[in-house]
Amino acid sequence: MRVAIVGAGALGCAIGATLTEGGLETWLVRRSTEQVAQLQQHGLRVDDAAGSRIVDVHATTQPADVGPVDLVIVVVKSFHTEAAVRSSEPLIGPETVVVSMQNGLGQEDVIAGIVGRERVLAGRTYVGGVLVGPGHIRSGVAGRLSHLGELAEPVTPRVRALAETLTAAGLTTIACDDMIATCWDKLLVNVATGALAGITGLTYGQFYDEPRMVATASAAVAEAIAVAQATGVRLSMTDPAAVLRLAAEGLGPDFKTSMLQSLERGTKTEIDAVNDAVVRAGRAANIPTPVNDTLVACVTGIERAMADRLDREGTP
Ligand SMILES: NC(=O)C1=CN([C@@H]2O[C@H](COP(=O)(O)OP(=O)(O)OC[C@H]3O[C@@H](n4cnc5c(N)ncnc54)[C@H](OP(=O)(O)O)[C@@H]3O)[C@@H](O)[C@H]2O)C=CC1
Ligand SMILES: CC(C)(CO)C(=O)C(=O)O
Repeated sequence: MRVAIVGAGALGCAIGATLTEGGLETWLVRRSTEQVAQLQQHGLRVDDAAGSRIVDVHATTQPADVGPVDLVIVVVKSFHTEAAVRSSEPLIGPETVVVSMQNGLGQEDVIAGIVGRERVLAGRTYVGGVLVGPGHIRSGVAGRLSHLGELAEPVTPRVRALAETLTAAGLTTIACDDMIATCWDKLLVNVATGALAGITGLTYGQFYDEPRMVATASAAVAEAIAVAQATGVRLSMTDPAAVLRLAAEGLGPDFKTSMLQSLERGTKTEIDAVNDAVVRAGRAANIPTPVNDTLVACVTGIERAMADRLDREGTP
């Protein structure tokens, strides 16, 4: 099977290295010529529980160099989805399936609007990746699950076959009947730790060690659970403590959430697709979400301060 990972950042490299080592022809696609040259010349350094090694990956800035693949995995930040999928047109052939493994809600609709609904599957992953430096990641794939399913129907043969292939290659993937519930389950995990860790700058170890963090995270998750339940989503977890346990499972004390990684780099976050998605859905269902509203305000404020600093001083 030929796979293209659109968005070869922290998560894309973690998934890409796994599938490459698992024997699938896997292409890492991103825009930065410097980063791609680094990967082409030196390979991808992967640190994980098994140690540190170089994985000889295929990387390009040019989807046309790759041509049509069997599977496109979209792992750009949510606000880059539309541009990234539009520029991925050369990767799409008659049989290509496109799946988002991004966090947040709404990416599948954006992708379907570009490539057609029939090609799109929903995916979510609990795998973690952290960028250590150019061409260098810390990967948390082992022991973490990914999920795959049709947008609005139970498991089909194509979903089952893809999940089996990815699992055989080392990305343990479950074929799911109800991806709306699965996407909300993952949203709960991001609501728990993403924004709060981003605002405070805390690693996972520090975060879970602070009772006030855990209490605030639980309150944010409880709101999201209430919103999901009011809109008929069949969540697999309805206890915030279970969500916090799942969010921490398999990720070490120095793990940094992707939202924290964005803020540390001085770049925009996915607050709009994560906590603000809960706020919007809450508003529509008449469920108050004051904790999530406050988290959105804080992260938006930090982003505003970074943008103004960039205008004024040239650095975020
Ligand atoms: N990191 C993690 O542990 C996890 C992340 N996620 C989700 O995965 C997604 C990606 O997160 P993460 O990997 O952390 O983010 P990163 O910022 O590390 O990676 C995103 C990559 O997308 C690339 N990109 C942006 N625009 C385009 C484009 N038009 N075409 C191709 N590539 C593009 C960027 O590279 P360039 O600028 O060179 O194009 C960048 O390297 C997010 O939705 C996140 O929420 C989900 C689970 C875990
Ligand atoms: C839950 C977690 C931390 C890893 O899967 C994540 O999704 C993120 O950092 O955005």
